[in-house]
Amino acid sequence: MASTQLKRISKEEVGKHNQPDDLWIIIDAVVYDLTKFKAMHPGGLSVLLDPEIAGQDATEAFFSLHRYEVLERPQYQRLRIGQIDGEKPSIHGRIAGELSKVPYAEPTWLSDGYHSPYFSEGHRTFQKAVRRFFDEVVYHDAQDREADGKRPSQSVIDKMTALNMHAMRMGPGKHLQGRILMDGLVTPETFDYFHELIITQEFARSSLRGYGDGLLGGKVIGLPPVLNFGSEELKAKIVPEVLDGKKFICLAISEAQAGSDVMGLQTTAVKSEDGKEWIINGSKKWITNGTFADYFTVGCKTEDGFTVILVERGPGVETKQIKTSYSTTAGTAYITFDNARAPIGNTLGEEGGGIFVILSNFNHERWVMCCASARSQRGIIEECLKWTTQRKVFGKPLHSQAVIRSKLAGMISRAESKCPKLAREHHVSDVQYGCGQDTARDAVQVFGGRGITQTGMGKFIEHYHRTIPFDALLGGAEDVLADLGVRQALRAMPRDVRL
Ligand code: HEM
Repeated sequence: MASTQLKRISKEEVGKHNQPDDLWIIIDAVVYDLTKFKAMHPGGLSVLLDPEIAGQDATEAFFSLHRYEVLERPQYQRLRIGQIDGEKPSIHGRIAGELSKVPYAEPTWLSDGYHSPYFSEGHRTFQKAVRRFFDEVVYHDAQDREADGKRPSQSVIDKMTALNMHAMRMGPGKHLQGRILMDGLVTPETFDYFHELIITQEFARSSLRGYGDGLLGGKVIGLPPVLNFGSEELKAKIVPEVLDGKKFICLAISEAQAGSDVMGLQTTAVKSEDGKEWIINGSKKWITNGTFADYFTVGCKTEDGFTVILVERGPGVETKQIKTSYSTTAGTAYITFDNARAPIGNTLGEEGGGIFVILSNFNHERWVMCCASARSQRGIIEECLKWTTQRKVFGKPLHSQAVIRSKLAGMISRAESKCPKLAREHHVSDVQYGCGQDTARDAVQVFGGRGITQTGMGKFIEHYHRTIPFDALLGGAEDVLADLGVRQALRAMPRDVRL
């Protein structure tokens, strides 16, 4: 906190202002005049008039009840009237662009004393720039939009476009050609999956679940079928406007009666009499970004089986908001197609070959989800380590309790055992999500009532706990995929082995 301009005041002087009509306190060497504020204090008046608080150094009491960000709010900065003579503020919250010094808060490759052969100096420079961008541009919009439920601000989308972030979020590939990435920090030819991992993980760290999906999560899963299976003509029209944040696309597969069993979809597409258009009828449910999408990558039942078709918003396409357990920022939609039309040229892949399009698309989606899931767990560990250090129980930090340390150990071991493997092998493991759910449950226990409260100290824990089940559903339910893994392993069992 910048404090050089503040008047110097002695502790003795502060001590004289300890009455309701003249109330000062000290937090981290800064003197606050709470005389007028006390009646508006969300925590009430009496706590401020306590003889150990009024006119005293209330630093420890303050940080066991408030996040640092409370002090950063402009309305509370105005309460500062001075600084203790001979002392300096030493406590800080999140510093934009900086790595956290809290153990396990950062991926191993970014932690002091570790070296990874997989990340180069170029990746480190890139990470620094991406973090600064997310801290400065995305973090506050994420908080505000989660609160008001509106779409991510177009100004954030435009700033991401300027760095070609939307294009980079699609991973390496031809779509990057001719684009200047992150102000030239990496070339389209050298951009690799570790760069993409960095973006996904910084995104997960700075953002919130609904907002993260709202900030063009639909494009991350809806555009690959166009990139990989669309005609050159279709790509030339769609890809630039989507990657430049001017038009929005979503993936419309799941239906009220079909989820992981994609072959059970009931939306139909039949050809018009002249054979030039698809006519689409049916509905889709839980479609991320659907409420504001201009394009829909739609899974349809066709004469030959299952076909994926790009549909543009127009007559016969209606979208409405679904209320989910995260914010409406994600634009999660129920979509109806009522004789909606799309040119035959909008077919993605072969007619009847839709399952191949969808299955190949899942790979990138699950890779992104794993990167994000692993990173979010570290964010929760950081919250828990900070909380258990600053929260005092029975006169000692919360982490002096062995049961609490045991929960921390579980969270840390889950994050540590999965992340390096993920980064090393691009290993797509649905176990990630199970780990996240265990960590969410432990974190709530550590935070107590605050872990289920949407504001204040535990707000990120509450949010994580409320939204983590999504990770086990998206991209195919984790139970279905885990079972697939076991069945594949069983198929590979040698016939001649015995115990
Ligand atoms: C500059 C001084 C202070 C400011 C600006 C301030 C502001 C706030 C705010 C904004 C909240 C709502 C917390 C949230 O939901 O995010 C709050 C809650 C609270 N504050 Fe303060 N506060 C100050 C000092 C103090 C002090 C010195 C105490 C003394 C112990 C205190 C005790 C509390 C309590 C008990 C709550 C309720 C916490 C809860 O619901 O968990 N506050 N305060």
